[in-house]
Amino acid sequence: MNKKSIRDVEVKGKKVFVRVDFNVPLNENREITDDTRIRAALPTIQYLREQGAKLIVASHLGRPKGQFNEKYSLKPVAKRLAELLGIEVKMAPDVVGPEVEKMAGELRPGEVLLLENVRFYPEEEKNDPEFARKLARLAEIFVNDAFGAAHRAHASTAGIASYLPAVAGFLMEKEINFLSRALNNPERPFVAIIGGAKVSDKIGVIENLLGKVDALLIGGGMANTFLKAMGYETGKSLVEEDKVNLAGELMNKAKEVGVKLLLPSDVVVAPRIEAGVPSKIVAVDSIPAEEMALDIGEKTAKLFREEILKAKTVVWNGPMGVFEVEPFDRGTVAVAEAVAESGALSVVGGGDSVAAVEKAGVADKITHISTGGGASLEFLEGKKLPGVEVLNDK
Ligand SMILES: Nc1ncnc2c1ncn2[C@@H]1O[C@H](COP(=O)(O)OP(=O)(O)OP(=O)(O)O)[C@@H](O)[C@H]1O
Ligand SMILES: O=C(O)[C@H](O)COP(=O)(O)O
Ligand SMILES: [Mg+2]
Repeated sequence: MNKKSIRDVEVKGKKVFVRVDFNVPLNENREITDDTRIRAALPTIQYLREQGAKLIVASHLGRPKGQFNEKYSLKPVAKRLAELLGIEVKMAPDVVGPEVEKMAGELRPGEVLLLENVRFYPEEEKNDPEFARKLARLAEIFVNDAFGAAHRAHASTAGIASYLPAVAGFLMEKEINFLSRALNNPERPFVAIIGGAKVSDKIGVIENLLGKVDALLIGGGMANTFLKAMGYETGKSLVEEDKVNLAGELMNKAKEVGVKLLLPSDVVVAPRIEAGVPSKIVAVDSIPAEEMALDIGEKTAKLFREEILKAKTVVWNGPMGVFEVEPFDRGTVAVAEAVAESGALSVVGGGDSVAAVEKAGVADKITHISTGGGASLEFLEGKKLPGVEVLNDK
């Protein structure tokens, strides 16, 4: 990477603003169900502490839509970070403002202050320059270690770099180095698996992926929009209505360029997302009007498995179903097991996807667990990531 890293700057005694991606999955009791993203940032945090920096750590969590909301507070993350570091982590009550500036000013070398969720302010996602300046006022150096959010041009991932020396953290470096090596010249067959819930965010990625992969397997919430485009009834399933046409075009394009596009032939349906709720497997032409498709069915899982076992390179983002709630985890677990057994070079990325491979117990069989979901997909597409572009060149 031709960008400066934390090794290239003197941080001793300085206040350092470290943007991380601590957007971890939480359960309904706001307990962290997978702390991969927190652990992944520890090398940067520990290095900066050892070098005598004062750390102001910032992240988003979920999508609170620019409002304070306790449900999206980073407090549970502060607690886990403190446990992992074995030190006290001070929790700021806010993101910017006099009180936070005071807390930052009182930090001693090696101490860590975690700011509240940067997305409690609408200015964050708007990349508002005034807000970025307020963030910058807290520190003397900006370190971006939030690879998972590097595809976002927000105030704390990009804007702030206009006001401070800006360098990459170790995780950012490691992700970029690995993904460029693995995906520049992939061994074939190259199979991508896309699922999850961020349909409008990620459906556009598919177009570019069609130029890179040999086969594309689509499951999870993403699949429903395609099923709708094929003319099937999707009941109460998660469907992105204004992307249905695009889904149709993508299917045509896949045919034109000769990429195998596999969609579910059967799905698991249930009336609501609730553990133990009665569910059944139906063919995709028989989704009941009052129910939701919440997982790929057994036949689909088997078909996907066969395709995955042929692959030499696999990239996966987005679970095949609502894997957090049983029994809707089966399709995701089956795919995770197939990826693990394939022996292919495998990259699994995304907050929930990584939680899913951990849950399936196959994480140690994945070549690279990436902290980025959307970010790794955009990187794979060849797009420039704003959170990397803004960093100072070497
Ligand atoms: N059929 C479905 N209907 C509704 N939600 C689904 C369905 N399939 C999967 N999901 C949900 O998708 C969510 C994960 O999708 P998401 O796109 O956030 O993946 P990710 O791996 O976390 O990537 P990123 O890091 O980009 O967020 C999970 O919470 C899961 O319950
Ligand atoms: O989970 C992710 O992919 C990152 O944390 C980015 O979150 P976002 O899609 O809400 O910007
Ligand atoms: Mg997610």
